[in-house]
Amino acid sequence: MSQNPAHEWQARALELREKIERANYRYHVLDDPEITDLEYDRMLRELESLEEAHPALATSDSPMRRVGARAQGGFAEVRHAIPMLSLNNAFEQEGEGERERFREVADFERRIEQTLDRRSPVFSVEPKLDGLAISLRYEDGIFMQGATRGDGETGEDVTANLRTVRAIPLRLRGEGWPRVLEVRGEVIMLHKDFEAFNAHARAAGEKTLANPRNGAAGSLRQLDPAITAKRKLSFFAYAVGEVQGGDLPPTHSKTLAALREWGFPVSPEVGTAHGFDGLIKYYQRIGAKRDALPYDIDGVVYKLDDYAGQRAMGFVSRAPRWAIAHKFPAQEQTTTVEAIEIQIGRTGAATPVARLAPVQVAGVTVTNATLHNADQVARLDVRVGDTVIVRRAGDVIPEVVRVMPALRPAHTHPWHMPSHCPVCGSALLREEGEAAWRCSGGLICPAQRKEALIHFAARRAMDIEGIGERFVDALVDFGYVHTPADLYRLTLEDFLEMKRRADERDGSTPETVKQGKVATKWAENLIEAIEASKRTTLPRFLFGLGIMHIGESTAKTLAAWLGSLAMIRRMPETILRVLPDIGQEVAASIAGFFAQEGNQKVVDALLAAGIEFADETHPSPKLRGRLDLAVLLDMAGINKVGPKSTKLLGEHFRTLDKLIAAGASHWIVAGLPSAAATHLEAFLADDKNVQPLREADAAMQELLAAVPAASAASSAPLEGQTVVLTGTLPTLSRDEAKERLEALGAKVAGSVSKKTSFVVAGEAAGSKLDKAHELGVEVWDEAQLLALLARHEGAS
Ligand SMILES: NC(=O)c1ccc[n+]([C@@H]2O[C@H](COP(=O)([O-])OP(=O)(O)OC[C@H]3O[C@@H](n4cnc5c(N)ncnc54)[C@H](O)[C@@H]3O)[C@@H](O)[C@H]2O)c1
Ligand SMILES: [Zn+2]
Repeated sequence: MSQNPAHEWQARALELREKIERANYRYHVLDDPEITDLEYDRMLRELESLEEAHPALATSDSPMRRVGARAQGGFAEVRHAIPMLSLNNAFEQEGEGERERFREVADFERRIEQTLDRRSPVFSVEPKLDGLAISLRYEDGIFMQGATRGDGETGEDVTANLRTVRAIPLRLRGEGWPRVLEVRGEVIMLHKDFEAFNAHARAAGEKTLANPRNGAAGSLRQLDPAITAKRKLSFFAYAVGEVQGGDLPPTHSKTLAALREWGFPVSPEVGTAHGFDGLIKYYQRIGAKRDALPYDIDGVVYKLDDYAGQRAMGFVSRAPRWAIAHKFPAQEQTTTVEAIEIQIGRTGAATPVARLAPVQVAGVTVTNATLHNADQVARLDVRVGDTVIVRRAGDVIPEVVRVMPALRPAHTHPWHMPSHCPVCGSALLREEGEAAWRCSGGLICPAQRKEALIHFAARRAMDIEGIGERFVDALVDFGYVHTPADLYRLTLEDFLEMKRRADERDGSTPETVKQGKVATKWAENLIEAIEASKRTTLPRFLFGLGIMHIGESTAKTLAAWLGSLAMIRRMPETILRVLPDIGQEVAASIAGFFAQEGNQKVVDALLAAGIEFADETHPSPKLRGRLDLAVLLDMAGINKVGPKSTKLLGEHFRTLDKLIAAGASHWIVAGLPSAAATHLEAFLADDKNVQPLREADAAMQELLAAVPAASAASSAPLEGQTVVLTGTLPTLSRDEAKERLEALGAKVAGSVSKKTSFVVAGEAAGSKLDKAHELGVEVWDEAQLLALLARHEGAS
C-alpha cells in the first residue's frame, strides 16, 4: 500500500488498522484497554467490510488475520502445538423476526447444513466467559505447563501463576485420560471476588480494577505468583488442544463431560441444541439469566458438536468455521457526565453519583452511575463534561470505570465534595481515616429518617419495643412521622389506619374480625411502649438522638459531667473539649448538632411531648479543677502563649474581663514574656477572636455557677476504679453490671491492663481472664460484685 493513500477508503483502512493495533496492545499486552469492546468490535467490523470491498487491502499483516497480540511481559514463550484461535462473532441486527435479527447466526447454521448436507445439526452451546484464554498441558496426568493465548501461535508461560488457581487440577482424577492432554479454558474473576478486591482497594485509596476481565488478565500476568495467589481467580474448561497417547470421545459435549470427570470445572450452563431455533432458544435463556450469573459473560458460543463435522468445516484465517460467538449487548459503554451529585444513603453516607447522558448498557438504559466515594472521583479525576466508560454487570449498580482524557472539553474543573448535605443542608463530615463522608443531620435529614427512627427506638436508646423495620418503613413512607418527635403524637386510629395501608401495599388479605382485634391489641401495645419511653435517662436520650460520633459512652460522659440536657445544649465546642475522651471532632459534632435550628426544634418537640430524665443533676464538681482562665486561653491556641504563660495569666488575673482590662504592660509586669504579650495583644485586638472567647467564658461561668458549692458525701464511691467484665455472669447481664458499676463512678473497660482494679469473671471467661492472671490483677466472681454494689448503692 502506498504511503499516500489515493483513496479515501485507503486512508480510512490505515487509520482503522492503527487504532486496532493500539487497542490490541492496550488490551492484550497491558490489560488496560482505553476503549470499550463495543468500539473495538465496531472498528474491526468496519475494517472487515473495507477489506471485503477492496481485496487489495487484505494483506497478511491485517489485524483481521491475527489473533490477540504477542505479549512481552517478561515470561518465557510457549509455542502452541495447536494454535489457539479466536471466534467469529454474531451481533444482533435491525430487523423483524428472529431470522432477520440473528441473520449472522442463521447464515452460520445454514452454511453448516449445506456443507455437511445435514438438517438441524447438533451444537454444543456454552456461555462465552469474559476472561483470559489459557492452555494447560498435562503429561501422565500431571500439570506440566500453562500458557496464555498470546497471538495464537505463541503465548506466555504462566505455569507458576496458574498453580495458585485452585480450580485448576494439579493432577488429573479418574481414568481414561490421554497420556498428553492439553485443556483449554478461561481464567475469570467472579463478581464477588472482583467487588471485594475493589472495595478493599477503594478503602485503601489504591487503584481499582476496571472490570473482572482486566482483573483476571492482569492478575494472571503478574511476575510474582504470590500476587496472583492473593487475587482470587477461577477457571472453566471449554476445549482441548493437543492429545497424544489416548482418545477423546467423538463429540465436543462428551469431551466436556469427560473433562468434568477428570477434575476440571465446566460451566453448569453448558448444553446441546439442535439447529437455528435451538441456538436462539439457548441465547435467550442465558440472556435472561445473565444478570444472575456469578461472572461476566459477553455472549454464548455455538460449536458444531461432532469432531468429524468440525474437521469437514475447517478454518478461516483466525477462527473456525464450525463455531461462532453470539454476542450479548455490551456491558460497557461510553457516554458523557452531565453532573456529579451527592446521594445520601439511609445511614447518612454521601456517595457521589454521575448523572449521565442516557445510554443503553447490557440492554438497560443507564442515566446514573456510582462513583463510590470522593477518593475514587479524585483517583479517576472525573469531571462534569467528561466522556467516560460506564459498566453495568450482574445486579451491581452501574459504575464509572474510567475517563477518556483525550475527549475532555476545555474549561473543566476537578470535582470536590460539597460542604453541605443536598437533602437537608447539614454539614457533611468525614470520620478520620475513612473514605466516606456523612451528613451530620441524622435527626432531620429526610434521607436518614428511617434509620434515625430505628436508632431512636433501639433497646439501648429509648427502648421502644415493636418499632421494627417494616413498621418504620410504613410510618415514614406514608408520612406519619418526619422526626422521632412525631411518634409521640400518633393515636390509636393513626396506627390502625397505617397498618391497613401497609397491609394493602403488601397485598395482604382483607381483615377478618379476629384480625381486627389483633391489630387493635398491637396498636395499644405500641402506644403503651411509646408512652413508657418518656421516662428515660439522659444518656439514653442523648444516644438516641443519633448525633454523629456520640456512642453510649460519650453520652454517659456528657450526662455525668454536665448534668442536664439544658447545660449540654448550651455548651460551645471549646468547653466540651475539656471533658474526658472528647476530642475536637466529637466536640464539634455535639456543638454543631445543638446549634442547628432543625435539631433544636426536634429536641424541643421531644421535651414538649413529655420526655423526662430520671437522672438529671448538677454539673460535676470536678469541673472546678478543669475550667479556669488558663484553660480558656489554652483552648484559644494563641501564638507564643504556651501552657506556662496561660497558667501564669490564669493565676494572676482569674477572669477574662480582668485580663483584658489590664492590657499588655500589666501582663508583662505580672511576668508574661514580652513576645507572648505582643501576640496576646494582637490576638485580643481582633473581634473575631474575642467574640468566641467571651462566649466560651460566659458558658464556663454559667457552668461553674451551677456546680453545687460543697458536694455532700461523694455520689461516686467507686470513682477512680477500673473494672473489666468477662464471661457470662450467673444472674447479671453484662449491660446491667456495667450500668450499675458506672452509676457508682467506676469505669468499665474492655481490656485488662495494669491499671485494672479488678476483673469480674463468669462462665466461659477467655483471654481477659488469662491476662488478669498474667498481670496479677484481682479476679472476682459475681457474688463479690453483688456485695460491693449492695454496699454502695443504698448509700449514694
Ligand atoms: N477494548 C479494547 O480495546 C479491545 C481490544 C482488543 C480486543 N478486545 C475484545 O476482545 C475480544 C476479541 O478477542 P478474541 O480474539 O479473544 O475474540 P473473542 O473474545 O470474540 O472470542 C474468542 C475467545 O473467547 C473466549 N471464550 C470464552 N468462552 C468460550 C467458550 N465457551 N468456548 C470458546 N472460547 C471461549 C476464549 O478466550 C477465546 O479465546 C472482543 O470481545 C473485543 O471486543 C477489546
Ligand atoms: Zn442530610
